[in-house]
Amino acid sequence: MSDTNADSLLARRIAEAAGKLLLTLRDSGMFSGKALGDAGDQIANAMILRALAQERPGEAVLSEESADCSDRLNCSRVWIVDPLDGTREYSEGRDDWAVHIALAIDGQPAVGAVALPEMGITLATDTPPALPRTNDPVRMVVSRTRPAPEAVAIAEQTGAELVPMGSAGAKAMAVVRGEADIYLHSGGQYEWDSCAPIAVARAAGLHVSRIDGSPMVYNMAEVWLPDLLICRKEAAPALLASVRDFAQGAR
Ligand SMILES: Nc1ncnc2c1ncn2[C@@H]1O[C@H](COP(=O)(O)O)[C@@H](OP(=O)(O)O)[C@H]1O
Ligand SMILES: [Mg+2]
Repeated sequence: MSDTNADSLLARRIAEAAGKLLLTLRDSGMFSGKALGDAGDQIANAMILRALAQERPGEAVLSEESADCSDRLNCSRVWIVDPLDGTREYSEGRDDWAVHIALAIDGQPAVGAVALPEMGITLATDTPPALPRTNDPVRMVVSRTRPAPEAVAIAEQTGAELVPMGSAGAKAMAVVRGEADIYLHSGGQYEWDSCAPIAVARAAGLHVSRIDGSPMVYNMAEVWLPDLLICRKEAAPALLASVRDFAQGAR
């Protein structure tokens, strides 16, 4: 087994365990609304940090729910974690939320696990799924609350169906699982929102990039990584051209 595969299996184990914790917390009925989301963020983060400290002592971690430390910029291996992606949806009792555990190596999204606890599944780079058939009409997943204007325009032009969904991980895994064909986001996100989903999508053989076609690069000083495109490789050139046309039209 390669070292990276051991890291993938660890990412999967931790994402699954954190997902179970989050389900238990919600089922307890102890918290609701924003208090539930806050408790979920904190409890999942604490568990994930302890697990990483135990299994990979001394390695750098960048988490949505922890203070950032610039020491990570000197590290080749950095765990990039979103303990609860789709906090809003989790606190609303919906099923579109996820746990993200990724390992960036030299800025590349090398390892990732995305747990979808309500569905009882975890997708990870140790066993990336085969690509399913495309949908007809084409389905584009977009943020429920902040759909990318580019995605809305492209759907209108091409007759694609827009599928609003919470959580970057849930949307990316919808493409990996064949429930959707395209995930196009713009306007804002951070490294933890996309690192694990991008690692899994890339391992599954999908196209992954920024919406200008440049690569997704992680463990940067500035963790703002505001846009992404995940789709079939053969669909990428036309989608990137449409995004360019949209940007030119907006000028
Ligand atoms: N414009 C924006 N600015 C900052 N973060 C954004 C954003 N749009 C989406 N996100 C983040 O990306 C994740 C998925 O969002 P969405 O469901 O809207 O697609 C959410 O992460 P969290 O739930 O971890 O905060 C959300 O906060
Ligand atoms: Mg997130």
